[in-house]
Amino acid sequence: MATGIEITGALRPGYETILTDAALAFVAQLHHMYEPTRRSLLGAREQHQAWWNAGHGIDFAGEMSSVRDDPFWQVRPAPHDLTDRRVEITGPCDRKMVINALNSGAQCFMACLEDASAPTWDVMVQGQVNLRDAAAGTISLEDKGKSYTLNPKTATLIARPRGWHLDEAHMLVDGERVSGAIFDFGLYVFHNARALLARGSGPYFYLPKLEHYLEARLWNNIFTTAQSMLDLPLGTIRATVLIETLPGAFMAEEILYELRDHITALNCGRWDYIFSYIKTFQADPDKVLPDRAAVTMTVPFMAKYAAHVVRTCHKRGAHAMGGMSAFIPVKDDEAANERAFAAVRADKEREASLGHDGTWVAHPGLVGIAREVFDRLMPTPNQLSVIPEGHATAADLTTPPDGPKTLAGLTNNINVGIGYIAAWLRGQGAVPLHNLMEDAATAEISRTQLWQWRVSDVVLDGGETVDAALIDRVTDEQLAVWKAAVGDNFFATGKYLEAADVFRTLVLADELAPFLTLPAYEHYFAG
Ligand SMILES: CC(=O)SCCNC(=O)CCNC(=O)[C@H](O)C(C)(C)COP(=O)(O)OP(=O)(O)OC[C@H]1O[C@@H](n2cnc3c(N)ncnc32)[C@H](O)[C@@H]1OP(=O)(O)O
Ligand SMILES: O=CC(=O)O
Repeated sequence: MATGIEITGALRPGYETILTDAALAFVAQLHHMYEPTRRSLLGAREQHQAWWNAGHGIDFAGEMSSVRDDPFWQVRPAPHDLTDRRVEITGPCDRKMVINALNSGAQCFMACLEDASAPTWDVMVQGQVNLRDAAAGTISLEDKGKSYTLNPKTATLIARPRGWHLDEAHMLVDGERVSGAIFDFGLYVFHNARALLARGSGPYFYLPKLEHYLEARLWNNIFTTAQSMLDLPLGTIRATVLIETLPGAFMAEEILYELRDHITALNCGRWDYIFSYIKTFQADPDKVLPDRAAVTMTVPFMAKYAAHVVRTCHKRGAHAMGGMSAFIPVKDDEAANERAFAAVRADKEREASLGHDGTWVAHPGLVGIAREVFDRLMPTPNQLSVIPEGHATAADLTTPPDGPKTLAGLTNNINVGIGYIAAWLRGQGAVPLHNLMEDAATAEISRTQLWQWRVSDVVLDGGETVDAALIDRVTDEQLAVWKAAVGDNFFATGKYLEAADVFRTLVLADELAPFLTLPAYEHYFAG
């Protein structure tokens, strides 16, 4: 191993094929070049939040108006296997799910090392092993008497590395942790770029949680450096950026501009977007959102966001991907399953009609529904020529909707928050809860919403004031609900008490933690 590089995580069989000296040196080089910029951009996030907390509004960046007003620039056209992306399935990098997703019939598979994965060392490195075998086209598995191999035609592979905020605690360079994003990106591109190109595809990425065009510039510089180190032509790496933060929505066009040699699309990451809205307006009692279930894609500020993303993308020749309905197939209840399918179908019809070029599904059982909708409403490979009317204004993107604030909503936030964080602490980053897909982004909505309701002294529709006593009481009740649901034995080993502690601490904290995964990672996974 090169001087200065240290791996503190366990080295299990197969990990040595990913954590090679050359791959680690590649990651370390990116770390040396770009870690100071990452740190400074994370510092800038804190400054921006302090500015909004002081009562200043959020708006489009004045210094970038020339980029937005210049009608001539376009992004580089998409490669052939990212031209028609009508259905994309997402999922964690678990070996079986990677094979199932690639075989699902979707055009693309977003393999998630981020919010659908709990970032334990083993999940992250085993995920790289699985993705390396997927990129090579050789991945297979024997599981519970069933053989899993790839079909002749598979989905295009796109990897989602962690966001800028997370470290990888188990790789140190000169005693300093590397960024989770650089670790995930660096290992994936180093091991797979050539294999993917040889199979007619390429190294493709989904980039999460960007808050500023300078964060996009950082990714662009990393791509340029990686291509030059790997002797790949400019534009080989292709990115889709999730517009899933409120600040990111205000900079969508600048993000496209910064990444114009590498970007092919933006995506509406609705769940993180709601979380980011709450976080941005954490100190504004006039921007308190109603129950999580009432913040749908049809409320005005969400509808405007989706139209803004489609308009911005198509103006610049980029695809505009839709997002994830949280409904998943319901086993053993035909009527509930039909309702879930109808909700997904309606969501996809809204997206296709708005001008999106494709969409996300969370489960192979939903690929057919999404494809039927897009085949019907989008007969061409994409609809880049559809440009929704009207610019979004700052007011369009920030005016909160009316809606109920209920004890049932508060209770659901606590129940789901505990259930999700318990699964995350057990190493699972996406789970079905009450027939909905839950991942880190949806859990973030639950805990930030309660924090904001508490500090804003929200009075619920039934007359209860949201305070620490109410949150404590309902947390205890929901622990009992979980105990009854999973049984004493699993309750004792399944991390429910630890999850309730994480959730309660975050909701009752004086200051809003920027991400629940930061303290939880330090406490449970970093050692
Ligand atoms: C806000 C955001 O960031 S959204 C994007 C991030 N979130 C995600 O990617 C969530 C993706 N979805 C999932 O992880 C899963 O569908 C879950 C956790 C919600 C439900 O998973 P399960 O309980 O295993 O579902 P279920 O039992 O119905 O699975 C049936 C089969 O489909 C497979 N499957 C389910 N979801 C997926 C998926 N997304 N990709 C590939 N295969 C899948 C299962 O592995 C299982 O395979 P098998 O029959 O060979 O054993
Ligand atoms: O990452 C996607 C989201 O909806 O959040």
